[in-house]
Formats: sequence, structure tokens, C-alpha cells
Amino acid sequence: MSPGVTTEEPEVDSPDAPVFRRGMRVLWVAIRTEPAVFAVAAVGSALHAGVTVGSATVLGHVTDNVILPAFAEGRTTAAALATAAALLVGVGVLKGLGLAARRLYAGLMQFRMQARYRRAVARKYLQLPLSWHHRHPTGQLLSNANADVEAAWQPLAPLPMVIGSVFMLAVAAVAMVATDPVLALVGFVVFPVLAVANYVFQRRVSPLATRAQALRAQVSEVAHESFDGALVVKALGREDTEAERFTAAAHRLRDAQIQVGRLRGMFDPVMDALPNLGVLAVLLIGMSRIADDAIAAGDLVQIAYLFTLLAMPIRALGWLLGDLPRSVVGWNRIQAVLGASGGTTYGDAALTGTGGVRISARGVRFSYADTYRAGEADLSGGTEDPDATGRDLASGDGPRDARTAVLHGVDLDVDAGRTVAVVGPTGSGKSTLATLLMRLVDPDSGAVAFDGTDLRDLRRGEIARAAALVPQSTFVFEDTVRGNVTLGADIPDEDVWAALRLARADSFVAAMPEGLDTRIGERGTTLSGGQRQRLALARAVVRRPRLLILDDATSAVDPQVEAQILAGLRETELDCTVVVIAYRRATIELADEVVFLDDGVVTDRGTHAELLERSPGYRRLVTAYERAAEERTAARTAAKSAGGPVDPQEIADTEELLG
Ligand SMILES: Nc1ncnc2c1ncn2[C@@H]1O[C@H](COP(=O)(O)OP(=O)(O)OP(=O)(O)O)[C@@H](O)[C@H]1O
Repeated sequence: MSPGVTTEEPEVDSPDAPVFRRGMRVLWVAIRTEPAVFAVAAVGSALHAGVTVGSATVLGHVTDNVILPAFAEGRTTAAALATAAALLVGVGVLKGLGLAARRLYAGLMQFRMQARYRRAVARKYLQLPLSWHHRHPTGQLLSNANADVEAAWQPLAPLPMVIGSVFMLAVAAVAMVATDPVLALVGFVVFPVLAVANYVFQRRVSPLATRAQALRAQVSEVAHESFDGALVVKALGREDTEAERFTAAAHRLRDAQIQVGRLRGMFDPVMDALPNLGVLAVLLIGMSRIADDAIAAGDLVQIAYLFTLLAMPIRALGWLLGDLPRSVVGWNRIQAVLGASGGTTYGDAALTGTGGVRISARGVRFSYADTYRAGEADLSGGTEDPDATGRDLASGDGPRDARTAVLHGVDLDVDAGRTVAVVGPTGSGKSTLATLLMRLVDPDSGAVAFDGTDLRDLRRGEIARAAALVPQSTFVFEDTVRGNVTLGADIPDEDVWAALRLARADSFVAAMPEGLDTRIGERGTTLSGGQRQRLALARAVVRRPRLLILDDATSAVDPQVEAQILAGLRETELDCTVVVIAYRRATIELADEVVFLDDGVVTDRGTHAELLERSPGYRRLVTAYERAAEERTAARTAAKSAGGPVDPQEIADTEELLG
């Protein structure tokens, strides 16, 4: 956990506690984390408030000693004028200093807390296991890291002002009572009315704010999906449908925000008007008290001014109270992420061997929790508890009983340094097996071990050091070629080139304008599918893994190049075990052994020739692969004779695009 980041959810999170109390606890977390910054802001605010109240006395003094004598006698003394000017300038300077300290340090506190929790949320995302990510759409995660963090710390902006305001209220109240208790009492009638208005507002706005926050996450989810799938959306002409889907989500958010805005719109004028009504009452009654000689005109000016001053603290209090419900929702959603364990625990064992890893999997069963999506039911609003929606959406703690069983007891042994091809029909669980071998997910039962050590007993990071997975879909960062291969590790250029050579990526990288320093566009859009795959392969082999898992990692690469890559992996001094999920006969034939996975169980294993002979399911599958390959070759030949693309890479890329 990052320094200064707390996950003391239960304390803050009790859904029965009033929003106000829960909001105050969230703010207390910030005060405890940034005590010095908060203190400067609060002192600045108190100074500003104190001097503002003090300026009432100055005004009273100026009225009685400069203005009234000037009216009565038509002149004033230079000394009285100089004193008045000095007092007014002094008040102005002190107010300015207090205001600057309050604003600067309130902002500092707010943005520091935002940054701290953004970092913590992002770090947590990277630590949480894949199974957790399966249940949480990316858009929602973006919303947690952005909108929720901002919402949680929004009240920090008016907080010091409110503290100064409370101070100001107290000083003003004493000053008013000291000046004229009767008039002060008239004005104080306003406060109970304000408290009731606030209570009503809080109760009504809380569920609406909760719903708006959840809808904000939904908008970001839809937006992310549409932009992420831009190729599919455009290729299939779904721009209008996607735009409509986004519009619908945006409109739902708009309506929810308008509801919140409408309530605030009704609440704010009431909060503004009440102190003014108080001033009116004070002026009316004050005039008759002047007529009765009970008070001087200066006293009335002073009290009326003090009352107008109260409008500001009350407004600030209103802003703070208005922000609290959203803050509590945002905080709970962040806490749901920070408090998630994802169920992954680590031991302290290390892998000490060298050379290829020996894999043994025993009775491995695995099922996916059916992805819980935030349904309309959660967003329908009307919930009394700001927590309900925020939490469910953020944590994915929805119905968990529904699970889809994928692996039904897989046994697999791979000796160190061997190359094994995993072959099986689509959906038979090959990629799932690959993620289990990397411990991206844990089995429901059974165990996977490297060199005899259960993966769950290994210390954090040990598997990533020993093994590398090249997944089906490659991800390329918006970085240089070197950055994409090393991923920030300190690896010499010779090793990068050696890895690129092994992945047959050296020639196209050498042809790039700046070689290893060439920047690759977002998600590798400047590269072909096959080039992206080869870069991803180089990224894996440059780490000299003891286990390399290729999950259909060369599907967009020309078959001959793919065969060269696999042969290269076996021939080089890269002494590792290779598990390759394969579809092409040429690839399968290169493996020492083939494992046939059918419907989540290993139904047979042996050499390709043996399986071809004795396993009808395997024979059917490989024959189907071959037929598909032949059809593709025929299509290629036709394209060639029609003057179409002749570059095998280009063809492979076209195939990839066509699926
Ligand atoms: N994140 C997920 N959540 C729920 N079900 C999933 C998830 N990923 C995969 N599945 C399901 O698990 C089953 C096995 O998927 P897997 O990707 O392991 O199969 P595969 O053999 O690699 O398939 P292919 O050859 O098509 O890549 C499929 O029925 C799939 O729908």
C-alpha cells in the first residue's frame, strides 16, 4: 500500500451512518494524511475570517469617527482620516494574506490527495489478479481512478474555508451579542431554519448523487469500449449505433446530474436568502432601536455588516455539504478497489534451478465467475444508501454463484527443456491453461508446480522472472521499439537485437528510420499484425525465460517464418521449456510432444504421428486445420495472380484483419 493511503473502509463505510458523519470521516483521513498543509490552509482561513469580522469594527469606527462627523460638521480631521486609511489598508493586507494561504494550501491538499489515491488505485490494479480484472470492465476502472478519486476529495477545496467560517461565525456571534444582544437574537433565529433546510437537502440529494456517480462510470465504460473497438465499429459500419449507445448513456448521466443540479438550484438560493432575511429583520428592528436611543447608528451598521458576512460561511458550508454525498460514494468505490484482495496470496519459495522449467499440473480444475456487469437495476436510483450502487459497481461483488467450468481435471507433465504443443478445438481451454501456468489465475482445485514447487508457494514476482507468456492478442505500448522489447529493463542493445533476430523481427526493425529508437504509434497501429506479434515474442525471449508459453502467438506470421522462429528457439542457447498452443501442422510437428486438450481434459498425448494414428478427434482437428490452410494458400495464389498483395506478411496481416 502506498504511504499515506488508507483502506480503513469499515470505519468509514458503515452504511447505516449518516452521510454527514461518513463524509466527515473521509475528510479526517485527508487531514491526518496532510496535517501540515491542512494547518496552513486552516490558519490562513481563520486569519481571513478573523480579519473580515474585525473589519466590521473598523467600519463602525470609520462610520462614527469619520463619516458621521463629516456629514454633521462638513469636515474631518487629518488624523482621523489617516487612522481610518491605515486601518483599512491593514485589514486589506491581512485578508489578502489569509485568503492566499487558504486557497493555495487547500488546492495543494486536494491535488496531493488525488494524486496519492490515483497512484494507489493504479498500483492496485496492476497487483490484482487477472480473475479480478475479468469481472471489472476497463471503463469502470478508469472511472475509479479518475471520477471517483476526484469526487472523494472534492470537499477538500471548501474545507479550510468552512473551518475559517465556523471561526468567523463564532467571532461574529460574540461581536453581535456584545454590540446588541436584542438584535443578535433576532438574527440568530435564522440558524435553526438553515439547519433544517440542510438536513432535507442531504437526504434528498444523496441517492441522486450516488446514481450520478455510477452513471459516470457507465459513460466512461461505453466510451472506452467504442474507442477501443474502433476498428470493428468502423469496419462493420456501426458508428451510428455506437454513437447512439454512448448518447443514451450520456443522456442518462445528464438527467441524473440535472436532478442533482435542480435540487442544488433550489437549496442554494434558500441558503443565500436566509441570511439576507436576517439582515432585513435586523435593519427593521434596529431602526426602531436607534429611534429609541437604545443603540447608535454605528452599532446597527456593524451588526448588519456582520450579518451579511454570515452569508459567505453559510454558502461555504452549503458547498461542503453538497459535495459530501458524492465524496462518500467516490471514497467507497475507491476503497472497494484498494481493499480487494483478489484472493491471491504468495509464499516465499524461490526457483533456484537453471535451464528449462519442469512443469507438473495435477487435477487442475478451473471455472470462470460469470462476469458481473452493472445492470440497469443498480442504476435505477432511488436507493437510500449511497453505498449500494457505488460498491457493487466498483467491487463487482455481485452474484458470484454462476460459474462456467472450463478445465475439468487437467494432468500435464512437461520435462525441462522440452517443447510441447497444446492442441485442441476452440473453447477447449488452451488459453485458460496458459494463464494457469503463469499463475495469472489460480485453479479451483488441483495444483500447478514448477520444478516441484507449487506456484502458490512461490514469492511474488518469481513466476514472471522465470516464465514468459506471449498471449493471443499482442499489446504494443506507445514507445520506441527498444522500450517495447525491454519494457524499461536495463538490457543492452546487443541482447535486444539478438531477441529481435530470434523473433525474426530484426530485418523490419533495421529498415525502420530510427531502428530501435523508432517510436511505435498507440497500440502499435503503425505495425502489421505479424510485426506486432514478432515484437511481442522478442519482448518475451529477451528476458531469457526458463519457460516460454506461446498462445497462438505467431498466428499472423507467415507459416515459413513461424517454423523458422520455432526452430530458432530450439536451436539457440535459449535453454528453456516451450509450451506452444498451435494450430498449424508445421508448428505442431516441430514439438517434441503433443497434448490433445478436448473440453477441458487432456484426452491424449504423444508425438504428432502417434496421435494422428490413434486419436480420431485429433485427426479430425488437424485435418480441418490443414484444409483451412490449403484454402488460405489458394486464396493467396488467386490474390497473387490477380495482382493482389504478394508479400506473405501482407497476406498474413490481411488474413488477420479478416479473422
Ligand atoms: N474471462 C472469461 N470469462 C468467462 N469465460 C471465459 C473467459 N475466458 C474464456 N472463457 C470461456 O472459457 C472457455 C475456454 O476458453 P479458452 O480461451 O481457454 O479456450 P481456447 O481453447 O484457448 O479457445 P481458442 O482456441 O478459441 O483460443 C470458453 O468457453 C470461453 O468462453
